[in-house]
Amino acid sequence: MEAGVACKLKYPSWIGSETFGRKSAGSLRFGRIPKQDHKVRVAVSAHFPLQTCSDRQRSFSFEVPCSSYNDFSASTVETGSVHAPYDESLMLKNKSLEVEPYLHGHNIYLVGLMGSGKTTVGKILSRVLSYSFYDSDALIEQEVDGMSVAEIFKRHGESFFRQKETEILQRLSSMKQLVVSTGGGAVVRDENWDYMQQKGIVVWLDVPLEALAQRIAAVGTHSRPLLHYEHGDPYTKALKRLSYLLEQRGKNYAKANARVSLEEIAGKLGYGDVSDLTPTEIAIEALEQIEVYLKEEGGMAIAGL
Ligand SMILES: Nc1ncnc2c1ncn2[C@@H]1O[C@H](COP(=O)(O)OP(=O)(O)O)[C@@H](O)[C@H]1O
Ligand SMILES: O=C(O)C1=C[C@@H](OP(=O)(O)O)[C@@H](O)[C@H](O)C1
Repeated sequence: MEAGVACKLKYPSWIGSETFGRKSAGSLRFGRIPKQDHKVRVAVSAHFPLQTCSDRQRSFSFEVPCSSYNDFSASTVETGSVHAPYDESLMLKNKSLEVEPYLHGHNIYLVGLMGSGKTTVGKILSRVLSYSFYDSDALIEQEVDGMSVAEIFKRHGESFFRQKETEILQRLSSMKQLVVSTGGGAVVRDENWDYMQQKGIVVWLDVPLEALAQRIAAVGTHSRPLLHYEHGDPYTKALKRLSYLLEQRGKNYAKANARVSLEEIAGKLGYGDVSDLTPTEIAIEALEQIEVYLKEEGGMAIAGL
């Protein structure tokens, strides 16, 4: 007796319709293995090239629910797990090669609250793009005789620090091919935006407050003077102050040309927690968002067209 078999492949949401729809990214092959014991087996093989599939999935599993008709009752289907070869450094390199020609040497400025990873992710981006890396806080420290940011705040006050920050951004804006990690408060002054966007792209690292507070608590609050006003353990201090700062600065961060949301990346990759994301995965997403910006509104301006 012949049985017709209807199979539906369920794949995780991160593959998305792009992979299976418009872009011809991967292939699925269905094969019917001759029936044994009144069962029809369907073999499914999947092949997704690394660059076009989810890009950076460590592994994925798929389910193949099959239903049969005629005389057969619905059969079970195996759920398998495919461990795809995964090399995040290669993904990063490939993405940087794609984006680099559209950048025309423009600087990349990373903005975001304290601890959002501007320095960590910035160094990765600068290495892969062969751009120079600058940390604006470190440049201010150098300029003020090696005094730490915390000491500068204590001895000279915040407005002195902000003025130095603006001067540094002004100087960097005349250079090319830089990745700059800005201080968390750099977005507040309008003139800083003028310098950053003069020949640059501003990228906001949007990290949930709880994750930020965890990161800061792990290293302590001593180097971040704005957290010294709060009371409690380092996590509580950081969470309270960062919530306040986000309320004050949220609109400024949102002016960035590209936003990298850790919650969105984690969702795309099927991770339960943003702390599972590696800095390289975040850097890849930053390049993706820069690419979207450059291919849409920003590209023409940057190319000088
Ligand atoms: N993706 C990440 N996952 C976990 N910890 C991170 C991540 N990115 C940065 N960190 C850690 O968080 C802290 C702050 O990172 P940093 O890059 O200095 O942030 P920022 O320059 O925005 O203040 C550092 O201790 C760093 O190691
Ligand atoms: O948010 C802020 O106003 C600040 C953030 C700090 O930089 P990071 O974001 O690198 O910690 C540093 O510039 C200074 O402590 C003030």
